[in-house]
Amino acid sequence: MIETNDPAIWRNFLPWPSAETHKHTRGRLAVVSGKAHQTGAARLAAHAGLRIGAGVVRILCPPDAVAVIAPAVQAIMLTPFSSPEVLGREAAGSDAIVIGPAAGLEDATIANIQALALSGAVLVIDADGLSVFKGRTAELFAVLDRDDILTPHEGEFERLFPGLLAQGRETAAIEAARMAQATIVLKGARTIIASPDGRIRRNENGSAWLATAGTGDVLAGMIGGLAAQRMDSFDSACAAVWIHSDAGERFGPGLTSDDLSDVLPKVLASLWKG
Ligand SMILES: NC(=O)C1=CN([C@@H]2O[C@H](COP(=O)(O)OP(=O)(O)OC[C@H]3O[C@@H](n4cnc5c(N)ncnc54)[C@H](OP(=O)(O)O)[C@@H]3O)[C@@H](O)[C@H]2O)[C@@H](O)CC1
Ligand SMILES: Nc1ncnc2c1ncn2[C@@H]1O[C@H](COP(=O)(O)OP(=O)(O)O)[C@@H](O)[C@H]1O
Repeated sequence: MIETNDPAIWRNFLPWPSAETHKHTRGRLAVVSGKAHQTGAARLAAHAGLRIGAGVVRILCPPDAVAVIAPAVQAIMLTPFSSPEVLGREAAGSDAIVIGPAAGLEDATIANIQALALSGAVLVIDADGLSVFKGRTAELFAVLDRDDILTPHEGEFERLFPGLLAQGRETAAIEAARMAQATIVLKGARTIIASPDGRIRRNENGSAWLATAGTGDVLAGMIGGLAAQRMDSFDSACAAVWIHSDAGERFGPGLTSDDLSDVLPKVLASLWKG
């Protein structure tokens, strides 16, 4: 049975720091950047992951992207990688990893995801990280664990699961989660979140102000940031989707994806206090 994605369901599971917490115990998030001219999406995701509470956030990028990203980040760390093997090594120790935003539709993206899957971290796969598996979903499903999270919009969903949306968004999301054996976040005005164990929630606080480039990248970073703090993957996805919508609605007219993370403190404070 589908539930409304109400904060009452997951609010008590939101991760908050305590006196014993330090940045590494709070949670380590890695975000994989695209090429030098495609780094904005990773920066949006990384900033959102930091804002939602991951203690340490690192962008892993192709070597020639370092000079582009370094002047554009402060609290976010930066590590270059030159091959999937190096990426896998550098990502070891991460609690969660976001890959896909502006990653590129080349085989290298598939090799990078395969390398990251060996890390044991929760994978949040979005955008190109999904589209690149069009016609090759068996290769994607082969590397997924049950705590991994896929975040397709309908276009990306159709590329991975052709024809399934004809059954309706809810049935399609449940079936996709069963096939992938991972959490599916089917984005839209009313985002559906489906778990491989059959749980399904519909988000009802959607904000049309979110219909602007890069908001999906922010959402992927938020989900990764909560998962890095060891919140259950399905609850991380549900909480991030609701918080993302609330942030969009609070900002309102004129919202761009760059603004969203700066609204998060207000939304988080409302969930923390009362
Ligand atoms: N700051 C940055 O650097 C940003 C970088 N970004 C990065 O740029 C790259 C390319 O991004 P993109 O937008 O061209 O790819 P994508 O979304 O697959 O659209 C392709 C086609 O899919 C469809 N389609 C799209 N949405 C749909 C929907 N909701 N529901 C249904 N269909 C939908 C639509 O097809 P149409 O309807 O036009 O036939 C559309 O023309 C990618 O790597 C991304 O991560 C972006 O994240 C933005 C911020
Ligand atoms: N009309 C709308 N109403 C509510 N939410 C929307 C609407 N349009 C887009 N969104 C939300 O905005 C985000 C867009 O993500 P996505 O399509 O991946 O964009 P991008 O690839 O540019 O980051 C999703 O979280 C989606 O649910």
